[in-house]
Amino acid sequence: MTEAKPRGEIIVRNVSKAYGYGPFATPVVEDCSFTVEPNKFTVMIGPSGVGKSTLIRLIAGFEKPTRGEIIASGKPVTGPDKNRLVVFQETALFPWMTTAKNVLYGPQARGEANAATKILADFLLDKVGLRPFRDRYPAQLSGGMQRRAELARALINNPDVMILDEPFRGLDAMTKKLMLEYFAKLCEDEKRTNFFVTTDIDEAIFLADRLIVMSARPTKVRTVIEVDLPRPRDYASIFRDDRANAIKLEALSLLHEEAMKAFAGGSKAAADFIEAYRRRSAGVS
Ligand SMILES: Nc1ncnc2c1ncn2[C@@H]1O[C@H](COP(=O)(O)OP(=O)(O)OP(=O)(O)O)[C@@H](O)[C@H]1O
Repeated sequence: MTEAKPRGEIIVRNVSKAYGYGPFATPVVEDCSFTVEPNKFTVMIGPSGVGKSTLIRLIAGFEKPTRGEIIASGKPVTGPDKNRLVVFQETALFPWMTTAKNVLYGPQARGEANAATKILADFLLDKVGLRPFRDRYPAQLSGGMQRRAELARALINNPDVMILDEPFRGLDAMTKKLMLEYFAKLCEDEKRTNFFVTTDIDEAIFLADRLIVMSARPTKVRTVIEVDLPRPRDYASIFRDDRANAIKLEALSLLHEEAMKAFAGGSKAAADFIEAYRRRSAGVS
């Protein structure tokens, strides 16, 4: 009897990644282990520049770890796969293709486009509110519309896991709030495994079932917090809840420590500044 594969589960086991060789090697990820549980929304949060996008590239199979292994849906990751799709912070829509053609790109490139995928593309365009814009080009769409088109372009491939690297970074505050509410609703309907990376704590808590807080570079897991808040969630009122505030406080205090370490980055002057700052905040003269 064959064992059922845990569709969408990702196991990152003792993974390290360094760039460069020998004495010039820069460790970015070090002995990092965590699990992305199937059908849950996992958010990774950490200070800027610690190595979150590096971990995404490793999980997506664009790069190989220096040490350790990554298992996705029961199989070792050896390269990119349509079951692990990444939506990046920068738009990756092809500017010369219409919205509908962009959405159909995956099936088309694999030679799988047919009448059924065209119907699915229109269904997804409807779902992300872009049906009236199906024949427009990316430059004719707003930033929020472009992100929705990218979501549809990923979803048409029905991936086991959606990997999202700060997909709403750079959007204005109002569009970001609307996108977050829209995306949360989409995910509640879909029940898929999502792995989402951000530096924004409010966004993280609003979306997450589990929050993975990362350390300074070379990064590893600092802690995992279960975000056991009821759904559906309301972005405007989520922090009226005591539990949401307790999670935010816990995560922020760890992130603050890690950001300070990342900021010091080996510099004696920066480390002295941080120590003085810490003593002043703690009321030590
Ligand atoms: N191909 C590469 N070669 C050398 N160094 C790299 C390479 N890719 C990333 N780095 C370095 O690894 C570190 C981590 O980068 P990474 O983009 O993974 O961080 P991040 O946490 O995603 O940052 P941000 O939140 O700002 O996007 C950075 O110092 C970066 O300069």
